[in-house]
Amino acid sequence: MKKPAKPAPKVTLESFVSKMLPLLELEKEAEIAASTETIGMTNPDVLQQRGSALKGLKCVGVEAGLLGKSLLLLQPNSGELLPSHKLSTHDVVLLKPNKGGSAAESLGQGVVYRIKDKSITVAMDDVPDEGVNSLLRLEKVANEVTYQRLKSTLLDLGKGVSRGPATDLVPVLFGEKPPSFSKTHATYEPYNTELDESQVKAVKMALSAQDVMLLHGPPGTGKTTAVVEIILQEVKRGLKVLACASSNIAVDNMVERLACHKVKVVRLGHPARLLPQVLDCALDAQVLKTDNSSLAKDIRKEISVLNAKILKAKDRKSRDELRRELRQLSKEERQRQQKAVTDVIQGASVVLTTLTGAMSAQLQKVDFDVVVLDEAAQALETACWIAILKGRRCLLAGDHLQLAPTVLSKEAEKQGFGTTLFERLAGLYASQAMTMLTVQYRMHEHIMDWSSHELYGGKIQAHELVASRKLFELDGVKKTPATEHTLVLIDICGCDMEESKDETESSFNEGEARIAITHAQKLVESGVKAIDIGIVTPYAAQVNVLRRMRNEEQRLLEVEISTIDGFQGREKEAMIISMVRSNDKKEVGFLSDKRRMNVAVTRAKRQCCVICDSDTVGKDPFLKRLLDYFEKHGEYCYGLYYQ
Ligand SMILES: Nc1ncnc2c1ncn2[C@@H]1O[C@H](COP(=O)(O)OP(=O)(O)OP(=O)(O)O)[C@@H](O)[C@H]1O
Repeated sequence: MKKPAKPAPKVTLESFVSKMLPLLELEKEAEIAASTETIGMTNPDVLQQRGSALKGLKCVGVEAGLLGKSLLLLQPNSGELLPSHKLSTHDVVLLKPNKGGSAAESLGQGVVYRIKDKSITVAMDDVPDEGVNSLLRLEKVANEVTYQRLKSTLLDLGKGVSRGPATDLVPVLFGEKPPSFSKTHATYEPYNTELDESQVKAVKMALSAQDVMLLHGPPGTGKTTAVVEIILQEVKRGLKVLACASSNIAVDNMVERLACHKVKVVRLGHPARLLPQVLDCALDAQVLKTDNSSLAKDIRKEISVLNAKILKAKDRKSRDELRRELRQLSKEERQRQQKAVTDVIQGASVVLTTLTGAMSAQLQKVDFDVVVLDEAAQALETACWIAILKGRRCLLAGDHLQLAPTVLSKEAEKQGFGTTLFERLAGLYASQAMTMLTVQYRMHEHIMDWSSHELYGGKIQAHELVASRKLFELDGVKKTPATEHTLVLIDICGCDMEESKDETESSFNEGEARIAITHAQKLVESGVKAIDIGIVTPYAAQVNVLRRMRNEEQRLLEVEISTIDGFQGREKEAMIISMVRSNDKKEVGFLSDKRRMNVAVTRAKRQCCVICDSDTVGKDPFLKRLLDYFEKHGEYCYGLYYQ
């Protein structure tokens, strides 16, 4: 078996903190440079070209938002598609009048709630009093709070952790003390009786871990399923759990699966960022139901009455008197609110939030028995510490053989800012504290086998329910040349379809994009639903080309198109991968990153179609093996005749 990770160089707590503090600054600068906070230096047109602003929008509707928020639906005034941009859901944005330079005063701040081709929805606390009826623009802002939180976590860690719940855990995580497991083998009565052997082993190991345990979950192996069982078992033992992930969607995924059990779950976070189905578990929703919260509401009514009285009061003495009363009431209102929040959090068995959310004031004085980090191999190590310092034990679940977190600063990346705690610990403790899930529930075995042998030492097996599922066995799908094969390789070598570069130096390949769209059309004609098809590519410019072509075809509008990085964690019945690179120099760029191709191929459940120039791509030994595998086990088609 290949080594699961490169042996990590010895990292001490001191060396980690002193190395990461300056790298954090570099990353923050890179994010600010990429956003609009270089106010006065960058005009809105340049920002739009860079993808961090959207101009010429009109507000076409306001929906009553979640938990008191307002959702503003914005569309291009032109009625056309949104121009290509780099905004994504959960980004913090400023709403500004369309006219005026970068320094134009904002109408308010919001969070991107939903993005479609022709509209963007922003959640705000209130609809701005003025200006929303004129033309508007949105500007992305760097999330300063995140950096402040990361920095203060590093400083806390640097001060030493002689007190606090994680005192005994920290030395283990820096390799000063080995991880330990209780001798008595954990026995437990499962909530989920369907767990496979490797999942059961992982649950037992987690329950007997005294400090840290790593759960290695290759694609589709039911990592979150095992994590949820572990959380439920810990709660049954009377322990309090903090469960985090770096993305909101992964946190909500855990909330959803826990909510159907009788456990007290509370989800922290901005309501605009939560899935509607988990809103009942949201802190705000639960606080509103408490007695203290209704008392606070009554007090707010009294405050309004007092404010009105102050305005009408004739003499200074009575005004002062009323103000004193007002101060007293405001204090009481605050205390009641805080008490309501504290009560909900104290009463919960499982608190769930994103990693940065774990640093919120609401959790400042709360300790946990266990901290569970899902998607841990996609989180910055610094971010993991935010949560870890709050608990006595930790469980990290992830897969360091899929993509690591994105680091914007090239220099910070080079110096190791993106190395994850999961990867570092896998290097330290693979044989002592890590277990791998080995049954996968997503892919046909031909799709899985390449990944299993190339990255996981051939240890993964496809569950019998999925091992031989074909695309044409789906309801309503006919067996045609397009649907009959599990693996398809469409080769554009010699087809005169060279790659090009856009103004941001991102690569695209119109010829490949046309073939990808043609294959999607053939699938739809054979009865595959557009929503069951995904197209991924490593390059943002190719995403734009593909989306433009897709939008010309009504039947394909629901085909999802994304970068590979943006599709991690997702799955589709049929996936099409456009590799783009086709050049005389045989350059493959970041295609050669094994982890990226691993993610791309393993999104597919029943069919994986790769489109590439075998002459360029095949120069890389790793990619050559991938092409050989597809040729041997799948259908080879020549691009020129693929129409
Ligand atoms: N023991 C099991 N028996 C049957 N189905 C299972 C089992 N474990 C997981 N699954 C199914 O496999 C799918 C993937 O599970 P889950 O979401 O837990 O995986 P994951 O490893 O977290 O996914 P990802 O690869 O996206 O990280 C789900 O549909 C889940 O219901």
